[in-house]
Amino acid sequence: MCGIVGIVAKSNVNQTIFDALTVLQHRGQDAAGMVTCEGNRFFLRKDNGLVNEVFRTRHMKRLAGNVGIGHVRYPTAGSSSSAEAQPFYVNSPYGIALAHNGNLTNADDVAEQMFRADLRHINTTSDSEVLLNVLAHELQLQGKLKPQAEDMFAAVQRVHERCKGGYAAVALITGYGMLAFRDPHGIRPLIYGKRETKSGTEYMVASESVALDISGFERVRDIAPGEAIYIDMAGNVSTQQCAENTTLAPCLFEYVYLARPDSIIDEVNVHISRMRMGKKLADKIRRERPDHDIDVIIPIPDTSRTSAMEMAKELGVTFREGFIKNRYIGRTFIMPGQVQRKKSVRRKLNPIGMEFKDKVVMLVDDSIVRGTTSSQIVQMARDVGAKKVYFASAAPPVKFPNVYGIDMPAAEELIAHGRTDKEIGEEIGCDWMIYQELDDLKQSVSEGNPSITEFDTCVFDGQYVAGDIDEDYLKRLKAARNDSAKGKNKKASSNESSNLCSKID
Ligand SMILES: O=P(O)(O)OC[C@H]1O[C@H](OP(=O)(O)OP(=O)(O)O)[C@H](O)[C@@H]1O
Ligand SMILES: NC(=O)CC[C@H](N)C(=O)O
Ligand SMILES: [Mg+2]
Repeated sequence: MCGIVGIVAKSNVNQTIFDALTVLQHRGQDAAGMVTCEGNRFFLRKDNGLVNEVFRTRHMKRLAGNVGIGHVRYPTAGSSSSAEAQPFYVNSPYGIALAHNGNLTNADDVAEQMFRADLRHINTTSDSEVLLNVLAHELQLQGKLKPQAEDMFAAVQRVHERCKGGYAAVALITGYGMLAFRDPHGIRPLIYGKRETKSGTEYMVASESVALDISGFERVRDIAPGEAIYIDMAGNVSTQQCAENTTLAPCLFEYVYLARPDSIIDEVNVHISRMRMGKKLADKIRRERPDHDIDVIIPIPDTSRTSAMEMAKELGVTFREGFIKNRYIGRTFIMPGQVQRKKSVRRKLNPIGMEFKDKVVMLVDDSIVRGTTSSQIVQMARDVGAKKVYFASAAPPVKFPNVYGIDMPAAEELIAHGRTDKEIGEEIGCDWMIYQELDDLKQSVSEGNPSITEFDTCVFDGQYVAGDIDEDYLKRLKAARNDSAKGKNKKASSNESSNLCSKID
């Protein structure tokens, strides 16, 4: 769940891309990058780090041009080295840079085909470099010196035929324009908007609407599954459906955790969907324990706040902030290694003792994945004197790997895998464990847009919407990306000459 943005404007775009990336930072904290285009020249800056660490004044000054794309990375393939930061670049045809959110599930096979049949070299282990090369190869086959919108769309159609998995991508074609597209199931989000200026209309595509909001772009609409949008350098917009048999099946976990609450994704207001999650969880508590003895409901900041507040309101129980979050520590779930994640929870959250002392507390989190947060939080609540500690999750148990752009590669690393709700409660050490029902979660979202009838629910039920996953794939994914394998990848790739194509350092 990286964050992507692309802008075709009438004046320099570097600052607007920077601003957009800062509000998409919650989608990736590992690396950031930007490519701008002026005339026939690309300017690139990318590296590991947060947005404000990667782009210093000297870089910003050199990122010239009215057109550009940006990326914040949370790795789901390859390594987390700076060589795999995005955007990626190929010089032929035209010069193309691409930023990608999602994960290709057939990247290895496509990379092999690229090498054998298309005679293209993939220099990293990133699936995004594969995606870029497929697009480049298919554009090359169109054989045009001056490609038009229809050539872009024909190439995207081939991308859909060759690539499997989840992907929302934005590409910059030197001297010609910006192309963005979304996979045929619309698993990862992509939206576009426009802004009127004295010099004409400017366009932005982004992972989340919040990126449009903060720079004064008005939301036009989401890019449909399988659809592509092409905006040329002069600002002419064309869109086309480039895939057959498309279905809108957005990732349910975007609404649970990934997205910012102030975003609207596929016409669903994320904040309101989280309020509905809280309400439905309260209904379940009332059904299971009508005479519950909860004294206080306490959220685990940040993401669960919305649903916890609504749950408390619905149950008529006091809501209190009992954990103070250190605002200088990022999201723990998207940190790359378990050791770092574990350490960060304690540094990030500290309890206010009086809110717990001698009380029956119901702690609420949006989701429990590895159980890193919940186990430590329950202990903290006990340490400061809670009489009983209950735990509610606004999402159902996360039991299966994700293959479409969330780094949950190994079922065994998930605390709910192979355990009943009661056993999970015992594992995290709480007195009562209560989970949202999957149907209630789906409804919490689809009530915001009844035309969504399908979701990517793979982490909850092991159903992979793109129909592309078998046991063998999951076995290989686990071997390549479990926690200990990741440490080895990082070491190996830090020996590569990194940032091969960075033109700015
Ligand atoms: O079971 P785990 O493996 O610990 O993962 C789940 C936790 O991680 C996330 O919080 P995170 O700190 O990433 O972000 P937040 O501040 O947005 O809640 C999520 O909100 C849960 O609290
Ligand atoms: N989280 C994502 O969207 C990751 C994009 C891509 N698979 C990468 O690892 O860079
Ligand atoms: Mg959290």
